[in-house]
Amino acid sequence: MSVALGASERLVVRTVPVAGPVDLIGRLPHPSALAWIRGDEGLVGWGEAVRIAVPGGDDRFAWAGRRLEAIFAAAEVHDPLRVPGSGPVAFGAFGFDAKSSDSVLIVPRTVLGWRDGRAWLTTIGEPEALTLVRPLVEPEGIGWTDGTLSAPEWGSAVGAAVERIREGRLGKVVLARDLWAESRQPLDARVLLRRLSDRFPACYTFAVDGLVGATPELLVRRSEETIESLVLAGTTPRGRDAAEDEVLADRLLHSRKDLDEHAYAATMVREALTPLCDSLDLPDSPELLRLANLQHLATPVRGRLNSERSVLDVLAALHPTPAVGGTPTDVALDLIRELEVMDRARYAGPVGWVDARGDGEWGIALRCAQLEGNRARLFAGCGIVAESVPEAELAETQTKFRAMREALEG
Ligand SMILES: C=C(O[C@@H]1C=C(C(=O)O)C=C[C@H]1O)C(=O)O
Repeated sequence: MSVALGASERLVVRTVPVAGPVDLIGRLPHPSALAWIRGDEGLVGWGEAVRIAVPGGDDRFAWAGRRLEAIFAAAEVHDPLRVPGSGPVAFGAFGFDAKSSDSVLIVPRTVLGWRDGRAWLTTIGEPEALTLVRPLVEPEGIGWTDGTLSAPEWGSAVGAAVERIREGRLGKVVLARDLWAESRQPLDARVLLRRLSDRFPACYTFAVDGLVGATPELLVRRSEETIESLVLAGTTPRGRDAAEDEVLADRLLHSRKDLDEHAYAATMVREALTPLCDSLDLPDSPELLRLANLQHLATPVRGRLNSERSVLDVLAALHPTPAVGGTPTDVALDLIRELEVMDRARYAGPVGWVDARGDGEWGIALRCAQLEGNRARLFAGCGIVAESVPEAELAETQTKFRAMREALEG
């Protein structure tokens, strides 16, 4: 852990109401942006008061929660608003794999929030006398190179997964691939955030430590004792017109393959949340979620926690769901390591924010890229079941890559 303000220093945190509406992305002063935005609402942050590098291990969410609780408990907090996201907040991204050393929590020096007609500004320590505003840098001359596996190699991996499933070793596995982009300019998260949030207003557009994307999948939102989630699995493209859209949607809603793929994820979420809740509303059949480029089967979930638990405790119970892992989880995770070959890093891990009351919102890091200077590593994956066809899954990854591709290419 590093405390930028000095290890022994106690955080002094002040939240004040400010005039809204606020253009959250427009207020980010430099490319090292922290953001969690849906429509025009959400939180952005900049500067680092505290950075916690979370070590790998099965108890990493609990470990991170204890560290954060100690820091927040010691802080002097002035927060007259006391709404989710006011007071001190940590943005975070966890590696997909429990052993990953890529997990990080960052408590920004400044947070700007805007939700339900209310705007607020939270600062930690003395206000910076001067915040240097760096001009936006657009990506330029993007070039593309294969990731760990070429498209045909990845198609063969899908074929191998289908065989294992047909042998009865598992029901579902999610296989992903990566792709590299390189710009002539250093990549600026703010430019990508703006493009993604304009194109995908229903998604959660995020930036945490260079991980930038727009995910449709809400892993969990906690507001006091209420938790919500949106389980996604089962995908089809958008049609070229309204009529084709309807045909594709209708096919998806009745596709045995997609309904099975979805049921694995919804069932696991039900099983994981039931012991944590005294009421849980999870419909038996999915509905349709339409995005700019894709349509998904979606199950909205709502529950009431039966005891005091932070949003990080709920993450620990849910991650990895079969929307990004598979069923049974352990068999699927082994197969992912064997067939994908690559390190997923933070792709498909939880990304979001948590406040000092344990409220917060976390999505699954999908439709995203990890920025590294001029380069970006993009990721996309698909649920594979017994009836999956490699060519169709490859086409689905191309469509899923498109969100970040187009954000990079303008
Ligand atoms: C794995 C991804 O998406 C997940 C897989 C889906 C599917 O296979 O139908 C749908 C939504 C997500 O849960 C991804 O976008 O990379």
